Amino acid sequence: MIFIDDFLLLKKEAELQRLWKRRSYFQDNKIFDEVKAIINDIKTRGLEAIKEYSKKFDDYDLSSGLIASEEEIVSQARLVPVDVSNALKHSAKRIKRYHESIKIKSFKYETEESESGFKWTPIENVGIYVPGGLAAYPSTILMTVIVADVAGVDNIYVCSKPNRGKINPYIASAVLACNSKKVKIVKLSGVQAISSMALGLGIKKVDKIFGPGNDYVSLAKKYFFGEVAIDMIAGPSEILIVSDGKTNPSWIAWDFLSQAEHDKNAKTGLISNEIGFLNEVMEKVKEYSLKVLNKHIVESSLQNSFFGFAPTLEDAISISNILAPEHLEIACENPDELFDKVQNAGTVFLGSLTCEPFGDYILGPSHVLPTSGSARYFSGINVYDFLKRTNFSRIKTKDALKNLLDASLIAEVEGFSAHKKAMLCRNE
Ligand SMILES: NC(=O)c1ccc[n+]([C@@H]2O[C@H](COP(=O)([O-])OP(=O)(O)OC[C@H]3O[C@@H](n4cnc5c(N)ncnc54)[C@H](O)[C@@H]3O)[C@@H](O)[C@H]2O)c1
Ligand SMILES: N[C@H](CO)Cc1c[nH]c[nH+]1
Ligand SMILES: [Zn+2]
Repeated sequence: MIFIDDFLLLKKEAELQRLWKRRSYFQDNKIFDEVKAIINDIKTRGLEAIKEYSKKFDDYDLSSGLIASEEEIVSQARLVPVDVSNALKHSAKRIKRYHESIKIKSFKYETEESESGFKWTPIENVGIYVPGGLAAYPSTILMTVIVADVAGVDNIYVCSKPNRGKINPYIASAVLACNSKKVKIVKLSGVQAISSMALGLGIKKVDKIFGPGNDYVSLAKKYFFGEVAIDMIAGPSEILIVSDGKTNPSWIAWDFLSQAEHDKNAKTGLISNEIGFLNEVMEKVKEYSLKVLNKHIVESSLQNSFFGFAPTLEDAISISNILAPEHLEIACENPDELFDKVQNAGTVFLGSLTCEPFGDYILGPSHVLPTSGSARYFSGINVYDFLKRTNFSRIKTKDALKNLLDASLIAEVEGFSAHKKAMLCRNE
């Protein structure tokens, strides 16, 4: 944990990226080479290679099939305590209502000569990666499958790591809570899972791959981008908290640790205009870090954490805009004015009551969010990401068409005589 009371230092982008030990996914690194080697082998040897990698990394030899049967889903879900399955249903209901309330509007624009616009249609086949390495993520099932289902996707393949050949009971229960007829659970994890979805090995080839994952998963998605679409790079979790020092320091310490416990590469930071508060939270984080279940993860990830002083809360937000964190908590008495100044963040939690974990599970918007600074250009997933726009146009009359014929001059300078003729012949 690093304490920074030198504001000028905190303002330096390079210093911030170094503090969070963020790497560019686009530089050639060792893991990407490993990922490419696995993918090349899968491209050459197909399902046989997938089977071998699945055995090697996830101890599953595909003997009970690649896709979980209805019976398996139901029987595994029965192992889940009723209060947990009810909690999953409660979250599912809220997530569904939120996404159903997003209005998807087609668009039409008219001029004297023509009308044009676009309509939205669902992507037909999507693949969703649900992490299963360090933790099982039933909440990620809710935060992706429900959104795809509301958008009207035809086939939703969900890749999830099996345990001794069986799907995780909580994953099964979450799938049932989504109440979607379109889902199939594929018992694959890591690079094998992404390759199977992108190449159509053992399942239909998907059009777009969604979901978070570790570096292997994110780099495999990056590899296939272009052959299929991807949602974003959603890697190790991040939280930046901006506080005016008026929230209970214990609350903030737990929020801080909530993301630190995800992964040893998780990134955490607190910026405040109150030095005393920064110190108090830091002490609490140290104390509580010994109490969390995943102590060994937190111990590593806290090395990527910082406590920084900014003279004003506006300064704190400008630093947040440089970092573009996955999650930003504005734990302040008046968060709205500061929120107006937020430019780059995956999602923002406003006010002291609204801690990040409520967003992970139950508030409504998806928790699949851009990390590693990619919130500068990516957004968290929602129904729009499962749809695509198709443009349309119509020329109203032959008379109207006459006003558009100067376009043939552009075709001429581009050297396209057929383009020119196609337009002109309609006026003959
Ligand atoms: N940004 C978001 O929206 C969001 C949401 C949820 C989780 N997360 C993040 O997702 C990540 C999940 O990571 P995870 O590791 O728990 O699960 P994961 O499912 O992403 O990765 C586990 C798989 O990686 C593969 N793998 C592991 N080591 C390998 C190696 N040496 N070579 C080849 N393949 C290997 C294995 O197949 C393994 O099953 C965490 O960092 C968490 O913070 C992010
Ligand atoms: N905070 C994670 C995204 O970074 C999402 C999650 C799921 N379960 C718990 N947390
Ligand atoms: Zn979380």
